Amino acid sequence: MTFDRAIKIAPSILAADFASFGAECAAVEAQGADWIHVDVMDGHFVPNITFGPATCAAIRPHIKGVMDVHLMIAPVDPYIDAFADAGADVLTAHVEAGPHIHRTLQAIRGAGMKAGVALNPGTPASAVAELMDMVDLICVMTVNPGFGGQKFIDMTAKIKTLRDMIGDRPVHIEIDGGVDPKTAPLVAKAGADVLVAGSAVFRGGSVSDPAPYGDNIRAIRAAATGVWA
Ligand SMILES: O=C(CO)[C@H](O)[C@H](O)COP(=O)(O)O
Repeated sequence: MTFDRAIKIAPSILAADFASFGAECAAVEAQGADWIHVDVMDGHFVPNITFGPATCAAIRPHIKGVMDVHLMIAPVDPYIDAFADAGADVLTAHVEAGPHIHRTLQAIRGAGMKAGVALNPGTPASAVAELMDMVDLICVMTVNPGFGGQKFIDMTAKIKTLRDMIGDRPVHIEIDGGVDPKTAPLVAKAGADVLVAGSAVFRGGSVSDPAPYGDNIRAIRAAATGVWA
């Protein structure tokens, strides 16, 4: 994985057909997705349960590019090797998920993956100030995590603060929740480069009729491109 600041669209398979994950991943990639975003939820850290490393391993052969795994689980550390074995390229843990995020990020990189840290809407940018040299990605939640299809919460001030804190380090800022062609330019202008979108990508299409996925991806990318000075 090489670093660049171009806008990347990462469809969240939380909004895909759960009976067809492999085909859905291949379909959105063929329609222009840059990364595939995989939301792992445990019913404890967040009030919803999705899937785990076995599902990641099952979909991995269907993904040509980056598999971006977002852990909404606590604890994290016992499962890091399982997600590495499943083929995750990026593994993101929440700063709120435990007392030892520093150790968790070390372990993620130690297992050969890019390390991400996520912040809930109520968590300030300062919570990750000591982690700038330990992360490859900072995920700013623009909804309270747990469910797709929620209303976007404006976190543009936090995104700008994080981009200043990052400076010239090769660190992505990823936005997760309520991203669509209206909200994408707001977060891109503030400094985000990876846009996770579930509902706004998968709406209107299917594995047998994937063209709307491409239309949706192009609309988000067009709205977000060129607005970050
Ligand atoms: O992490 C998530 C929820 O916790 C989802 O990735 C996020 O909500 C994306 O879904 P949508 O684009 O439908 O808001």
